[in-house]
Parts: sequence; C-alpha cells; structure tokens
Amino acid sequence: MHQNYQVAGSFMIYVTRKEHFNAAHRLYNPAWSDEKNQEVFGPCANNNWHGHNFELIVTVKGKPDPDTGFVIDLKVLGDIVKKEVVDKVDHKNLNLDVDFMQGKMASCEIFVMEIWNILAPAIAHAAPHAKLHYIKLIETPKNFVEYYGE
Ligand SMILES: Nc1nc2c(c(=O)[nH]1)N=C([C@H](O)[C@H](O)COP(=O)(O)OP(=O)(O)OP(=O)(O)O)CN2
Repeated sequence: MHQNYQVAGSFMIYVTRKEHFNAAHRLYNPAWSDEKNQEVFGPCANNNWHGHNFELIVTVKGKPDPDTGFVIDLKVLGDIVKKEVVDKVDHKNLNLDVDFMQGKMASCEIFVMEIWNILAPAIAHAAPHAKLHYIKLIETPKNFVEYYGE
C-alpha cells in the first residue's frame, strides 16, 4: 500500500550528524610578543603545539521529502562533512596544514565559522530543500562552541 509521507501545515525537522577528528593547533597572536601570548593563552600558546579530539556536530533543517521521508540522507550529510572538513583537518595542524585556517586565529570560534562557510553551500548544493542550521564543535570534554551562522 502506498503511503504518502507529506504532512500538511508548516513544520520543520532538524536532523543531526556527528563526526570526529583529531587536530593540533596553537593559539598565538603574531602581533603580540611571546610573553603577551603566554600571558593571554597560557599553555594553548605552546611553541610546539597541542592537540584535541574534536567532535563536530552538524544539524540541518528542512521538510521531509514526501518519497524518502528524509530532510537529507544522513549518510550523504556524513559524506559531505567528511569530504569537506574532516579529510582536510584530521591528523593535521590547523595553523600549518589547513588551507582555510591560514592566517587565522585557530580558536574554536574562528574554526567553527570557517567550517560553516564550507558546509553551508555544500549542503545547499546536495540537498536544495535542506539548510544548514547549527554546528557544535567540541574541543575538550569541558569546552565547546555553537554557531547558527549569524
Ligand atoms: N573562547 C575560547 N577559549 C579557549 C579556547 C577557544 O578555542 N576558545 N581554546 C583553548 C585551548 O585551546 C584548549 O582547547 C582548552 O584549554 P583548557 O580549557 O585549559 O582545557 P580543558 O578543557 O582540558 O580544561 P582544564 O581546565 O585544563 O582541565 C582555551 N580557551
């Protein structure tokens, strides 16, 4: 029996994918002395870098497709996040190896905004009826940032 998944009315569904990567970085403002960087960023300014096990949580919003029931295929979303972000940063040094972080402060705030700028168009291209809604970037068990693109 054919089922029609189209639901009348105005509603929005939020679907989320989580991916994982490891990366090294250093928090350092080149306009400051080493002493000032050490004072402001403490061990995060360590000359020889330090690393984190990051979790990247990406939420997309939209209406379920009437045929598939999907806002976006979560496998497709995972593949986009892996191809566009994880493959570029996993086991890399954010300051040295990652093109989209060159010349930028490698804080979670700047990093998550750069990730948004990459993922938003890629998701819109893959699923024209879905839209990137939210990114959560977890840097340590205690520290995370959230971004809604605004
Ligand atoms: N607003 C921000 N503050 C900090 C950031 C950041 O990206 N944005 N980053 C760091 C450090 O890079 C580091 O990731 C975290 O340091 P810290 O909080 O000291 O580490 P822990 O979560 O492990 O906490 P402990 O107190 O050391 O147990 C710092 N600040």
